[in-house]
Order: sequence, then C-alpha cells, then structure tokens
Amino acid sequence: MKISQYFLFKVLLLQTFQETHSPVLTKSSFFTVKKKLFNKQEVCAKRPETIISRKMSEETDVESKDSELVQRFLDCAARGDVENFEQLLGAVDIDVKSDRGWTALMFAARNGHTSVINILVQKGCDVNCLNASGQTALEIAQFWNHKEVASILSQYRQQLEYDQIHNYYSLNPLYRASDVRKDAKQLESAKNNKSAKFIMFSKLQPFLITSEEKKKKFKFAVFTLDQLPSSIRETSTLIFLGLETWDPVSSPWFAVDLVEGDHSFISKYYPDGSFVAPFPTTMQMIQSHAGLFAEAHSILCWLDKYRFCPTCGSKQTVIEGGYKQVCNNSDCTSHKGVHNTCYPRVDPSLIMLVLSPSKKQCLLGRQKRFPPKMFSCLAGFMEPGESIEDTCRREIEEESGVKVGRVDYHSSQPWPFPATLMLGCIAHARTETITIDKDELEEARWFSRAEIAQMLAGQHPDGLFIPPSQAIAHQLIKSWATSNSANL
Ligand SMILES: NC(=O)C1=CN([C@@H]2O[C@H](COP(=O)(O)OP(=O)(O)OC[C@H]3O[C@@H](n4cnc5c(N)ncnc54)[C@H](OP(=O)(O)O)[C@@H]3O)[C@@H](O)[C@H]2O)C=CC1
Ligand SMILES: [Mg+2]
Ligand SMILES: [Mg+2]
Ligand SMILES: [Mg+2]
Ligand SMILES: [Zn+2]
Repeated sequence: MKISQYFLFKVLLLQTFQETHSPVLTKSSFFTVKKKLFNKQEVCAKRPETIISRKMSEETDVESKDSELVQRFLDCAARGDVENFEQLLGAVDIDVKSDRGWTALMFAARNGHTSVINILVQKGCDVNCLNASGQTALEIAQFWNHKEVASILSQYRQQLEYDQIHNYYSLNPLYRASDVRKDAKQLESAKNNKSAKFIMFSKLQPFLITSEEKKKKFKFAVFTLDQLPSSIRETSTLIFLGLETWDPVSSPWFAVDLVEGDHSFISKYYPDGSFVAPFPTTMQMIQSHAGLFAEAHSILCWLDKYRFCPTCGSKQTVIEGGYKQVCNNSDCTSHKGVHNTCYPRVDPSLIMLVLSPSKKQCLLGRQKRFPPKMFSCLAGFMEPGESIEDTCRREIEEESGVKVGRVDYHSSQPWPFPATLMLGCIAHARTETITIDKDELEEARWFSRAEIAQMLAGQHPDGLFIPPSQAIAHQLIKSWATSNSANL
C-alpha cells in the first residue's frame, strides 16, 4: 500500500489517537476494576484460551484480515503453539491486545507457557502492560501459580529497571561524531565514502517507505552514494547525522534537503515512497529511524528559520555539516565571545505527572486542541534562568492552581516539532484544590490508578483515554500506574 493512500485515511492526529484508544466495552458490560482485580471468578468468567471475537461488520477487508491475524496470534500464545506463534510474530504488533486488554504475554502467562514467554521477552515485548482489570502478565502468572513464568517475568522487569528508559524519538543508532563534522577534510571524505547513506527531505517533509519487517510502520528510504545524481551535492544542503560506529571510516549518514528539480531520481529507486507531513506520520516509524528523523528534522527546521544572522541580519554560511552557521559580515559581534545564535536551538520544556498528597491519584488535564476525551500530563516551556523544579512548580500552579513540593526527574524525550526537549518529571503535590487557567486548559482533574488502568486498556466507561505510547506523557502515566498495580 502506498503511503499516500494510507494517509488518506489516517493523517489526522485526532484519528490516530481515537483509533488507538477507542473503547471496546459498552457501559453495561463494564465492571469496576476494583471488583475484577484478583477475583478468580471474574478472571475465569471468560476463559483466556477463548479470544473474544470482534464485531467486524463496519471494518474494511484489510482490517478484518488484520483482526483475524491478531486473533490467531493471541490464540497461539494462549495454547502454547510455538511453531505457529513464531510464524505470526512479524505480522502483528507484539503488544497487540484482545478486547479485554490481554496481550499475548498475558495469555501465555495465564496458561504457563514458558517457551512463548521467553520468545516474547527476547523480542522486546512490553512486560508492563496492564489489562482492563489492571493486572500485569507477572501478576496473572503469580495468581495462577505458574512459578517458572513468574520468575522469568520478574527477572526481566528488574533488568528493565536497571536499563535506561528510551522514549520514542530518542533512539538514535548513530554516533554523532562531532569531531568529524568540525573537520572540513574529514567531512568531505565522509561525503565521498562509498558506504555513505543518505535520507531525503523536501520542504521539511521526510521521504518514507513502509517497513517490510514491521507491518504498518514506516522508515526512511535509504540511498547510497552511487544512486545520487552528482548535482545534488552541489545544490542541496547535506546534514551530517553521524557514523554507524566509533570507527572514523565507518558508514556516515547524511540527511539531504532537496531543492526543486532534484526529485526525479527518487521514484526510480522507491516508486512506493512519499514525502509526508512529519506529524503525526513519524509517530509510526521504526524506533531507530524515528531517532534519525528527530535529529535531521530539528536541524533542518533551524536552518529554515534562521536564514539571516540574528545579531546583524546579514546572510549566513552553513558549516559543520549543518550544525553551525557563521555570519558573512566580518564586523558582526557574533564572531566574538560565546554566541549561541550560531548553533541549532533546543527549547526545554517540562512535562509532569502530578501525584496527589496521598499518592493515590494523579492530575491530568485537557488542552482545547486535544482530541475529544483525551487527557494528558500538564506541560509547559522552561523560561530563562529557571530550574527544572521551578518550571514544574510554576507551570502546575499556573495551569491548575495545585501547589507542588518535591520534583523527581523521570526521563526525557526529543519532540522534534521543531526542537523541543521534553523533560519528564514526577511532581508531588502539597494541595489538592484545582483552579484551572481557562486560557491553557479546558479541564483538569484527579484520576485514581484504577481509572488510569481503564484508560490504558482502552476501556474507560466514558471513553476517556491518554496519548499513545510514543508520547512521554503516556510513559509517565504508565510508569506510575504499573509501579504498584496491586494497589489499584
Ligand atoms: N501537554 C501535553 O500532553 C504534551 C505537550 N507536549 C509539548 O510540550 C510543550 C510545552 O507544552 P505547552 O503546554 O504547550 O506549554 P506552555 O504551558 O508553556 O504554553 C504554551 C504557550 O506558551 C507560549 N510559549 C512560551 N515559550 C515558548 C516557547 N519557547 N516555544 C513555544 N511557545 C512558547 C506560547 O504562547 P503563544 O502561542 O501565545 O506564543 C505557547 O502557546 C509543547 O511543545 C507541546 O507540544 C508534548 C507532549 C504532550
Ligand atoms: Mg502553561
Ligand atoms: Mg501547558
Ligand atoms: Mg508556559
Ligand atoms: Zn551577523
């Protein structure tokens, strides 16, 4: 399927959010999470071996085929049918959920299929997923007394806690090699390196193809030196993204900002690819290429917006593989002392999950521009001369009236639209009363862990949901909800 066709249907963020989170249970079939949790009768009510079939009437052929695959995938996990399960692995999302929010890992954990569990864990499935009852696969294995499975899952969760958290857009596989880009000779030989790789942009839009390995995901079309017309290197801007390994002769990667008329060679090599609007399309890329996009897009946006010297207004020259611009006016004060205008800008902003004084609830809000029913963490830009902690306290008080004490750092995420760095924090509230700033927020309220579990599973009775897993807001909320899900 061509990307253009695909995005005819899916280009809006609103749709992306709604598709990922549309509630599948009606109010009447809904039981409160508290009632369900660890209640054997409830867990048994629908045997996990039987996957709930979905009403397919209004779905397209493609979707019904997909849904069949999902059903077979989950069914194989539930039955411990390793052979068929492995065949389906590449065809569906490894963390795909049944209507009750059960993943393959949960079904395998329910029935004690160690071999399926091992495969899923090695393939990097999400061990912290919650089902609609607020249970993780580990809790399901413990409940059904599958000790071996429980031991594998708890070891793996411990391992994950030691590992660094990688948010979407932050997994860049390249070594940035600033020494290479600062040395004109090395940079020139990198451009002529026979193993050099090139990814394409035009008017800030990346050229993407669908990924063969991961269905419904996109990746860059990667070009080699001999595929590029020689004119490109004279007329287009080449951004040096980095090297594949620390070795200075390893493959260098470049992003090419194509100028008009340079496009014809592209369709010769990748007839099914397209230049696409970066948001939200790049939220559906394979992770390593999303990292490349974040680097390239932020630099290209900076070069696009800063065409003239911010100090004196003269023309500038791009150097260091796109990472620096110098003013052409030799009398300009930007040549003296420390001048950050020469370098690409990054705007730090805070995004925080605010916990109530009792730690039993978290504060989420809705901006007017959000899709209906979506709630997210509060966020705000850092101001000059402000610490992370003070930005966090100020933005929360401005937007919700809630006063915050301690602030803990969680993780960060480059948000390349154009160059925001999201600093994710957990904030501990000292007060509970909410008074919203109507300019910034439409609504803000406290949510219990049980309600968050429903939202994560796409089964909130009022259809409320949180941003998709690619957003750091999702990771902050999920990390709190899963850190002690037994206390739902
Ligand atoms: N809230 C969420 O769930 C998520 C937020 N984000 C991102 O977090 C960032 C900050 O969140 P947000 O709530 O919008 O921030 P703020 O609460 O600080 O409010 C944003 C407003 O502040 C002004 N502003 C001040 N400084 C800047 C700056 N350096 N860059 C841009 N605008 C600035 C703008 O006003 P004006 O328009 O009047 O100029 C802007 O509309 C945004 O990039 C947002 O996309 C990312 C993921 C999730
Ligand atoms: Mg604000
Ligand atoms: Mg804000
Ligand atoms: Mg602000
Ligand atoms: Zn100048």
